[in-house]
This record gives sequence, C-alpha cells and structure tokens, in this order.
Amino acid sequence: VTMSWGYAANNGPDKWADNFPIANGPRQSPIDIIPGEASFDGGLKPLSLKYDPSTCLDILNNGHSFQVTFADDTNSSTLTDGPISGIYRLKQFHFHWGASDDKGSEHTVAGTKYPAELHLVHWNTKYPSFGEAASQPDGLAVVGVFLQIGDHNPSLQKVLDAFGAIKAKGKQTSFPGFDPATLLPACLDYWTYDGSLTTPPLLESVTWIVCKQPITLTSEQMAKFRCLLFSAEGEAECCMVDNYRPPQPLKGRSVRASFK
Ligand SMILES: Cc1cc(C)cc(S(N)(=O)=O)c1
Ligand SMILES: [Zn+2]
Repeated sequence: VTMSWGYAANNGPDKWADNFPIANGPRQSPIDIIPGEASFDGGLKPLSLKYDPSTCLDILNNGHSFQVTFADDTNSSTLTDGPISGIYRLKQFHFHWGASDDKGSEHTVAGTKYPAELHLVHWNTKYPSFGEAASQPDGLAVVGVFLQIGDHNPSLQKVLDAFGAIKAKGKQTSFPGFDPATLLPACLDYWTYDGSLTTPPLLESVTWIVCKQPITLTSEQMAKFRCLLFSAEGEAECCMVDNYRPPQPLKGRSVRASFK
C-alpha cells in the first residue's frame, strides 16, 4: 500500500523530496519574507481582483485542506495587473493552519508565523487550462493572505458554517454565491517573488503575491478549522491541523515590494 504525502512525521515536508525531487529545487515555496531585504519596485501595479460570486461552486475536503472551487470557463473572476501580465482566472481558494494559534501560516514575515494563511489560486489564460498552466513557469498566480486573531470575521463565518458537511476527507457540498473579495484585506500592498506550489507536486509555476495586511478572525473561529479531518469516514479520526510547509531556501531570489 503506497503512502501518499501528508504532514505527518512519516510522510510530511521533510520526506516529500523522496517522491518529488523538485522539493529541493531553485524556486520553492513558501519563504520567510524579510521586509528590510525586499526591494520596493515602483513599476509594480496595484492588484486588480475582480470576482463574480456566481462563479462560486462548491466546498470540498481534499484530505490536505479544504477548498472552495470556482467555475473557470469564462473571465468572470480574474486577477490582472499587480506583478503579472495578461489575465489569470480564479480556480479555487484554500487555507493552511496550525494546531494552535502560534503557528499555521506557510509564508512567515521576519520569522513571524501567523495562525493561518489563505491562498487564492489563479491560472494564466494564455494556457488552455489550469492543468496546462500548472506546469508552466508563468502558469499560476497565488494571492496569499495572512490570518491573525482579532475581530470576528462574518465573511469567513459563512465558510466555517459549511464545515459540518465536509468534515471528512472526500466530502463535498455545494457552496453557491460566495464572494471571495470579502476575504481580502482593506490594503492590497504586497510582496511578490517567483515560487512554487507549497504541496506536492511542488511545481515551480507560481508567481506569489503575499499581502502585507492580514485579515482577522476570533480564536473561536480559528478553532473551528481544527475540527476538520485529514481522515475519511470510517478511518481513525485524524484532526486536520499543521497542514503547512515551513519556509524554504531563497536561493538567490529577490523579493519585491509594491509599497515603501
Ligand atoms: C498542490 C497545490 C495546488 C494548488 C492549486 C495550490 C497549491 S498552493 N498551496 O501552493 O497554493 C498547491
Ligand atoms: Zn496553499
């Protein structure tokens, strides 16, 4: 019985290179972002994120995280400008989080870990599909947003309220009409660098766009993430926590800032 990758000691990030040698590649993600070492680039445009809630389809527990999936057959929900050229379509968003509020994000900021990190995944429409784009160096653009403990987040609560239907791996339920723009911070200042998917297959196809400003949620809301399961129905229950990859070597890459 072949073991699939995960986040446990026997199949976690330190073991991924066994089956995915690109794990030790030149442009792996996430990274530790050191603001003092990022270079301001006045040529970077503001992000343009235009999302149509009617493209929101369903919410799924995929055994590694949960994701909200969007119809991506038209340019209804797109990312343009920022550090990218052309039009990228929103495919899905998902999160990474910890077993406690002191860890959980993938990117870190001068070593600071946030309790969770949101990833909004977009693919370059110069390619025919997400799958094609995912293998191209300019194929994907992922917007990362940090979560920090603070005020209640009514928009995120709509997502949390769907968890009862997707507790176990493989569970899916319809999730219509959700507007992902309501999960974005007020300020869209960002850092950007060339990186990879943060889970296998770790493809080096991602332009990372990490927002400086976190969004907030309460500790009780954060606790709800930890009720999801890595395990499928009928298997021994395994709480879905610590589904984050630690920062990877920068290997000479530069990190640019859209702000001073
Ligand atoms: C495997 C994988 C797929 C997708 C769409 C996105 C990621 S991530 N965590 O880099 O945003 C990973
Ligand atoms: Zn992710």
